[in-house]
Amino acid sequence: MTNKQRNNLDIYDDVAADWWSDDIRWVRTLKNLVPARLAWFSRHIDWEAKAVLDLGCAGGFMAEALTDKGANVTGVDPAAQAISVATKRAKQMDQVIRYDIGVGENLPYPDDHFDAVVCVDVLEHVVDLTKVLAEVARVLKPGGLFLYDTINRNPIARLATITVAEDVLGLLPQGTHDPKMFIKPRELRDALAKAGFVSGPQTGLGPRGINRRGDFTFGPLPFKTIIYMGLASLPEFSK
Ligand SMILES: C[S@@+](CC[C@H](N)C(=O)[O-])C[C@H]1O[C@@H](n2cnc3c(N)ncnc32)[C@H](O)[C@@H]1O
Repeated sequence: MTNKQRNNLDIYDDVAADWWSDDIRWVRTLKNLVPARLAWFSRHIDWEAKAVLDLGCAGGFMAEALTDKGANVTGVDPAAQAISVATKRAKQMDQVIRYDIGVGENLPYPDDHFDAVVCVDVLEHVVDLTKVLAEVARVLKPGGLFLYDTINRNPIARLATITVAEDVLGLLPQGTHDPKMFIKPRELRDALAKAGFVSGPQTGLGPRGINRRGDFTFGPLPFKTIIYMGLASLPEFSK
């Protein structure tokens, strides 16, 4: 599958019906990234009974995993078909997850609503990062936590995620990423500070092994050259 216009978000709707089927390798890759992210995020937050927004949730991989950890999860994504599939899946699995269609730049939630916002593999796709971070700060309660991962911007990240993953190995549909939208860790920390956050640790994330199906499994890495994850918090008395 190719994505003729770079960063065209229709690809998520196009594969929505197969999101949970395990038939599409790049969708399985997103699923395989969940345990490593969740393990690292969970070092910094106890999810039990927390109100958590999964921003850019697509078909709900992270939302479901967060629910299994005891969080009260809401998922939001502009891809309507993906949200429809996520909603059906939650019903099938007897999970209480609220899913909404919406964009990060204009979140359909009141101020001070969530304890945490999780945003994985999304920031490098959004049209207006500054607006998204302002919206995340708005919907978080004072002291709330923002947990993210995204892709670094440099020649090695471009080579790994576009030349190798998209063009050579076909691990991602061609055109999934626009390398200009990748974000350097320092830029993200600066943008978070402008939105009122105090940045916490960041760490690398990448392949650590291969499973029986021949897909990559993932874990934290000591370098942030390609994918990195991190967290930031709002001060307790910020609002
Ligand atoms: C690579 S997928 C990641 C999906 C999911 N977070 C996961 O890891 O399984 C990127 C997602 O970001 C969503 N997205 C893109 N732009 C967005 C925006 N401005 N606001 C919210 N979500 C957005 C897309 O619709 C898509 O579902």
